[in-house]
Amino acid sequence: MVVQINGISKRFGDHEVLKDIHLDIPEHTVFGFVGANGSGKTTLMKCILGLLPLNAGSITIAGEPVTFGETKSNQYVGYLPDVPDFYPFYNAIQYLELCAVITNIPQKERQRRIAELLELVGLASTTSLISTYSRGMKQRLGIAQALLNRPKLLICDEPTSALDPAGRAQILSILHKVKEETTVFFSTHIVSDAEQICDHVAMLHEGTIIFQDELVNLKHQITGQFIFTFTIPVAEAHERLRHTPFEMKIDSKQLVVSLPNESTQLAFMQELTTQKILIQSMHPKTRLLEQLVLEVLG
Ligand SMILES: Nc1ncnc2c1ncn2[C@@H]1O[C@H](COP(=O)(O)OP(=O)(O)OP(=O)(O)O)[C@@H](O)[C@H]1O
Repeated sequence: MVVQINGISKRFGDHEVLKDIHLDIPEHTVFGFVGANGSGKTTLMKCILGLLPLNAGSITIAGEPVTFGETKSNQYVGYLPDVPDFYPFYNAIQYLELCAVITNIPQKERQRRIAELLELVGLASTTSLISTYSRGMKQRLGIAQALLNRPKLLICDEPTSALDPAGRAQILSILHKVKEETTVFFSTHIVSDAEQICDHVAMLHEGTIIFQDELVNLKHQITGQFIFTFTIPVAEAHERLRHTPFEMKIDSKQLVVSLPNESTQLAFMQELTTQKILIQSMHPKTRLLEQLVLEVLG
């Protein structure tokens, strides 16, 4: 595990923002930390960075304990704040060179590392000043900056929330790519963003983690719902099966059929054979993470 969070609590006065949080973040994964605005996501990230003292519990990063203040564990961490701030009168290369000097990246490595990072974030051919950048470009430069030192953990605070759909898609694709070289922990209130790229997801609600698991496990099967496409148009198949007892409906050119147990599944297959309807594809319907969140929150 790159990050181990063991029972941490954080209060501001009487307000307990984080309550007995446990999280393990495995290496080379994208871990999505989902929660509504004000649920405590930034507070947890600040705790991981040693920027806030804890009221209880402990955190380690790559085995190194996080302490409040100048924590040694930050040598393993790259951080992208929600609104990254740059010197606007530099271009990307000049800015990253400055960062590379400050973070003691050996001179012979600097040029190559900067070039590969600018390539990764899609800014290799941009020579304009940072002051002219869009929000999405600034986020991408922020990711490059955070990765300069080859951190074991990249923390991104709401990296997509201020962006348009194209900008969001670019950031998500970059975060997905960089898990080859690091581990990504990112917060978001946009559940579908987490769903697109995460291996693991945790949801924070009123200071408590209400679920956390691998995304594949969170996408439970909806009992007995199967989605079919056929070699004939779906409306024709639906018409030919109309007299049968099966509960079904057309949804986006597919037939969704309720087959809650093995005997109904077999009976439906037999009916298709009798009707000489050939299956093109068939798969169980899964529920989206968004539905799970709504169910959990009631
Ligand atoms: N330094 C502070 N002093 C007092 N209260 C604070 C402090 N920092 C955060 N809080 C409170 O803690 C709660 C969680 O805030 P936090 O910024 O962690 O939430 P968030 O999930 O990151 O929200 P957002 O998505 O809006 O950034 C809020 O009620 C906030 O007002």
